[in-house]
Amino acid sequence: MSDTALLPQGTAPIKKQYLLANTPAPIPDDDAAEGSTSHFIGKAGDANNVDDARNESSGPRRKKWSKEERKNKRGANKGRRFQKVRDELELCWKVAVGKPCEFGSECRNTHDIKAYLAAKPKDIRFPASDTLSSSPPFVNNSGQDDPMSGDDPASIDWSVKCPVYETIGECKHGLKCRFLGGHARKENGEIILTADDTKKATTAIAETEVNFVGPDTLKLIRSKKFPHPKADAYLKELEAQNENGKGKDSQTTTTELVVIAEPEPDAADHQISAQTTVTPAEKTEELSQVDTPDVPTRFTEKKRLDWKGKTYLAPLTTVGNLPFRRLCVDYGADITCGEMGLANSFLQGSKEEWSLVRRHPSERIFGVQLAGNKPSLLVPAAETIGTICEGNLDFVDINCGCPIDLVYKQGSGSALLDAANKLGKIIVGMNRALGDVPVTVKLRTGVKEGRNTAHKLMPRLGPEWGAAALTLHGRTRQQRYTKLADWDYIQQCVQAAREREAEEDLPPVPIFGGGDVYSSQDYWEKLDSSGVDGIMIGRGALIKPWIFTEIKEHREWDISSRERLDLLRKYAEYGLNHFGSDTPGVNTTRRYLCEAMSFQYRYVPIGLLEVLPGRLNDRPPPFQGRDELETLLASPDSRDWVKVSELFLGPAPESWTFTPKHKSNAYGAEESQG
Ligand SMILES: Cc1cc2nc3c(=O)[nH]c(=O)nc-3n(C[C@H](O)[C@H](O)[C@H](O)COP(=O)(O)O)c2cc1C
Repeated sequence: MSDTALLPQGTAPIKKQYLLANTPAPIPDDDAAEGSTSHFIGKAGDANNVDDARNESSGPRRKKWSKEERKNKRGANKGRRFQKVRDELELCWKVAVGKPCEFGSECRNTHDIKAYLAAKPKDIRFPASDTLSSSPPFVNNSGQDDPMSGDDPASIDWSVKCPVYETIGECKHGLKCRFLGGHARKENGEIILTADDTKKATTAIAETEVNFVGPDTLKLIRSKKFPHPKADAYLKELEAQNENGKGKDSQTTTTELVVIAEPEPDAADHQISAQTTVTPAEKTEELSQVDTPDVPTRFTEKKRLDWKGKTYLAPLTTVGNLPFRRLCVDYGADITCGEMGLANSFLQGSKEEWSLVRRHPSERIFGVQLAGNKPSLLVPAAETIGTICEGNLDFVDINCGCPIDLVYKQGSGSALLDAANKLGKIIVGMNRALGDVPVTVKLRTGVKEGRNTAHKLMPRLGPEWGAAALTLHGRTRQQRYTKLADWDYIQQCVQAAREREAEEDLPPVPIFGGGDVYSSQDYWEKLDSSGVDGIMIGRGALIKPWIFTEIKEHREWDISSRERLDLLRKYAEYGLNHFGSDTPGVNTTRRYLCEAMSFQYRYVPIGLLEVLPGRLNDRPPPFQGRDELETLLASPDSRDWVKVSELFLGPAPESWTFTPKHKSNAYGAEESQG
């Protein structure tokens, strides 16, 4: 009998030679990197509470937690605060890029370049892939010593390369860039910024993020002046129908009115608006809150989603940010979806919410996910997103799975599973508002444990309301991550949806399942046995972003520690390109890199396992890796994650703190997620 056979069930079967027998597991110290004044930012009930991370740029706001709020934060680390790290001396950004500043001497930031560069910390060396190694110090930077070191100003290292400049041929942070030596030269005592025009021209399309929402647009949205005529017309239609006395008992079945792929004349909307008197906003609100009867469905010409055989990276709040999605695309993810955004916050013009629609051009099939509790929020939010992101949006997903109390109690997320008629109106309205952009739905199996309901809801979503794709996470809201996803039930739901489509002679919509998939073998077995068109991958991708390669190549990849370090290097590079290469950008990148490592350290290298494939929920006993780097990358200590970040991003400033989103020692502490 092997040693591991004696270990309790659910223990990862690590080969004897790697086990640190009788050595207690290191106690994860998630507070190590946290400053003494950590407090949660954001108001209770505030939409942005869902992801405090997005408030990074806001000032600290202290608040007392009610008992209920404390419960809601269970499993997550309380007291997370991420303040923007700034330069000691702030240089005016216009001066930083060589432009005149209209405020002149009145500008609140310095224009004294010499003083700024004298106070600035030394440039950071971003390591090239071929300088990484699996033994300490893990990056070999020798031979790159700055020939002019000691030169004036001492902060510039002329031998560094700026990861942003190297990608796009220019760096918009100019003198503020922490890799300044990569795009500057000294001429007659002056620092001159350089640009690579050829690179700029060749990378313009492949590297420029899209769906950037500027301050003028946000202002329009905030002042309620951004038009959403289709949503307005639809909401009036709902209201008129309600006034016509159709109550809950006189529901209109919509099936006979379904016309798939028949273009809806725009005139119809105008007609409706002309005929109906203006509705007071309050009234619409009131109407849309009740689970009112169905309205006739008229589908616009929609793009059909051909997702069969494609890999799908799940939407992941905070950790599923744009640099992470890019990384997963590199490893083979075909479909990506932004982090859950709240319809309400979109309509309030929240900068943080609108940052969630950003897309990198490498994301081939990209969607935005919305959460909300009524048509009067979700439909105008969808139309606004559709208008702003026109041409750069492949689908909009409705979140019907988020379990957190703050969302659920407002009737959003998984609460919509129990409000079928309202959900129907939301889907129909969003479909109209979005024109040819398809609407998809992500759901859980039900709300209460032991009371699955998705098999009743799923057959209605496509045929009755026009959902273009469905993803089913095989757990109830109550179940969360404590038990395995129910793949037998996923199969039942697929069958129920397919039967309805067959009865009505409708083409099948893509159905994706999700839950616990962690290896290529598991992926293909579950795909075959459940009948889904594909599987959405969440934690599997967070712990091992290369899972998409494994799936596509039908193999389990014993990835080396050096390759994993290179993956983190790539993530840092993408982070700097997205968040910026100035001091705040570097430290935001560092923060998200640590956030990513708070999942990636959980990977147990498969070369260390006695039995393959590895399983997501298996807990490893303390082990050592095959080399020092492998051991380091398995460390649950957040101070080690910061150390790894320093290989790419230089020393973390003293003022910089980090507390992971989830308690790192709490496997299955993802309860507070969707
Ligand atoms: C950290 C984290 C963040 C998540 N954020 C979201 C989200 O924003 N929207 C959503 O629909 N689901 C979210 N989920 C749920 C996942 O999309 C997925 O459905 C779930 O993790 C089950 O898949 P898995 O077992 O492969 O992880 C999140 C899950 C985790 C662990």
